[in-house]
Amino acid sequence: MSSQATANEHELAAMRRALELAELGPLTGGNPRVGCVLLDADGRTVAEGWHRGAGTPHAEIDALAKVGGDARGLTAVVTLEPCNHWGRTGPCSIALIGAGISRVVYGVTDPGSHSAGGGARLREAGVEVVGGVRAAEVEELLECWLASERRGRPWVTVKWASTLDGRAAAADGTSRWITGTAARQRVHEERASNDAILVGTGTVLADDPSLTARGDAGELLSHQPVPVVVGRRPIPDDAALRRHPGASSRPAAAISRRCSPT
Ligand SMILES: Nc1nc(O)c(N)c(N[C@@H]2O[C@H](COP(=O)(O)O)[C@@H](O)[C@H]2O)n1
Repeated sequence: MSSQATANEHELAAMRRALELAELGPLTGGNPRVGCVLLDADGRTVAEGWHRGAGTPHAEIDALAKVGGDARGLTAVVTLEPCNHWGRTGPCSIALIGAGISRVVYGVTDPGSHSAGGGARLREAGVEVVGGVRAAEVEELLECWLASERRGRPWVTVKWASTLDGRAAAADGTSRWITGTAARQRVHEERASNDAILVGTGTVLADDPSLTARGDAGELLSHQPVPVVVGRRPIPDDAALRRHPGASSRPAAAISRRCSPT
């Protein structure tokens, strides 16, 4: 892989912009947030694109669409190595080759076992490829997705509330709010930026949590994590969890088999 030194000043600036575009994408849904900028031979931006989530066109395809698929002689600057597989959409490597892109500058190598190899395919087709550009910034942006892909498991955030001496409730089991409004709001932002939220049956029975992501005024936020309950004890019919919007749309994933809703 070539180093950052081989990207020119226009490409470095375009990668900065591609990072901004990537940030427009959703944090949830399993796909990475990716941005792409197409440059002409003078380093001027011709088109921009970004990925809007699983099942929608990748950033490169979004940018190519804006030049009508004719990108002869252009450089594609993209935060993630162009994919090389058929997933929910087609391989970006082939689309870039077909559109006539002459150079690809990317940030981080795609770690996916099926999707990797776009850089090599582009080189084989005679496209100049430079990888590793602003890689540290892309690594930071995609920390959760990259870790998940590399480790083969979901990114997990552990959250709990306790007093400084490690207590979660009074000795007799009664509990009061330990955290303030700022911390609680942060929790809801976290819920809204994750695909799933997991608790045990003990928590469901003791606290009757709703597990929804809510705003300051208690309103439901636009993205709701799928609630997952681990355990063998049945979930009461009137549990707040049963009214969770994520549970009603995807009940099989929401509640464990023995506790499935009736
Ligand atoms: N290079 C690139 N640009 C994008 O905009 C992307 N979303 C990706 N994603 C890679 O492709 C996989 C998803 O493929 P489908 O959306 O199912 O076709 C994802 O796991 C990444 O490896 N890459």
